[in-house]
Amino acid sequence: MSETTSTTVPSAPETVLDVRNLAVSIRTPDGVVNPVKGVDFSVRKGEIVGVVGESGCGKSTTIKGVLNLLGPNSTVTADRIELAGHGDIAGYSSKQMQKVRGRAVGFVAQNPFGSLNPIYTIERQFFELQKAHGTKVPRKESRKIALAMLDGVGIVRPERVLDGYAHQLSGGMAQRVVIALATTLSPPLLFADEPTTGLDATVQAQILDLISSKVREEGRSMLLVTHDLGVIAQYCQRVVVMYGGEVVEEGTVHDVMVTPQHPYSQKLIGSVPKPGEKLNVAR
Ligand SMILES: Nc1ncnc2c1ncn2[C@@H]1O[C@H](COP(=O)(O)OP(=O)(O)OP(=O)(O)O)[C@@H](O)[C@H]1O
Repeated sequence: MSETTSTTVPSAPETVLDVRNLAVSIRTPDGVVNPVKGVDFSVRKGEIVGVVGESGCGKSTTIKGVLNLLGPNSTVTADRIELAGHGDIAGYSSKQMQKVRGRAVGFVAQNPFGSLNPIYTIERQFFELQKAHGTKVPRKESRKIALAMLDGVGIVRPERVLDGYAHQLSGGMAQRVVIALATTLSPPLLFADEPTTGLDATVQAQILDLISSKVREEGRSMLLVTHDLGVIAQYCQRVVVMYGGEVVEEGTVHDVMVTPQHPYSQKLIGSVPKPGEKLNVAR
């Protein structure tokens, strides 16, 4: 009897976001600026992809361009923005994008207070989010969901937070609330744009641990914008290096950190002090 042997080739992880030739132009009183010039990148299922680069290189504009969050003075073009479950969202209207944000892509911005509504209680913000996405839950049920979400982001006595307003929260607490809101509808993909800016070092680590564990535990993916290579090394599997509005290098964190190819990546990685290295500190 002849035996047939079959070799199983592991399939490549599913791509949840694939962006090709994304460009942004913004009209300003001084003329048109082009902060993003034909950017390509992708995010696969279950991975955290870091976006790194110096201040002003176009990191935030890139992710806001994908999410259609730039103001009316901006024009976003792309050959395609392929989002799993939606197809090409490049031509989506702002109304269509409202349905994508929250449900398909959660967004955690730099400043949590800019994401929270100052005149609604935190509880109402959970309720409105669910209502906006057609999840018809009674108020009582919505409160139960909100309590569980706040508990899940490590907020003790979540009832008090739910009945209060954003201005009563510390920066770290507000960012926890934003993370809870951003994950309430279980989006498979999260965008986090420097989510720990302005927080002190201990709280920064707590927030990054929290957000990355939420991504890992639930098999989500995340695009994490940061200027901190330590954060990239600790939390990301792949990294996209941006310079002057363009992606100059993309690869695994290991490859880019160990053998950076582009002169800007080499400079960026070379600027990180190594353990034991003598620092030139002025006295
Ligand atoms: N509305 C705007 N009007 C004019 N210029 C803008 C506007 N938005 C962004 N820019 C410019 O686009 C460039 C990219 O900005 P962006 O905020 O995307 O950079 P970034 O890499 O996220 O920087 P940072 O790390 O400081 O947040 C900058 O030069 C910025 O000044």
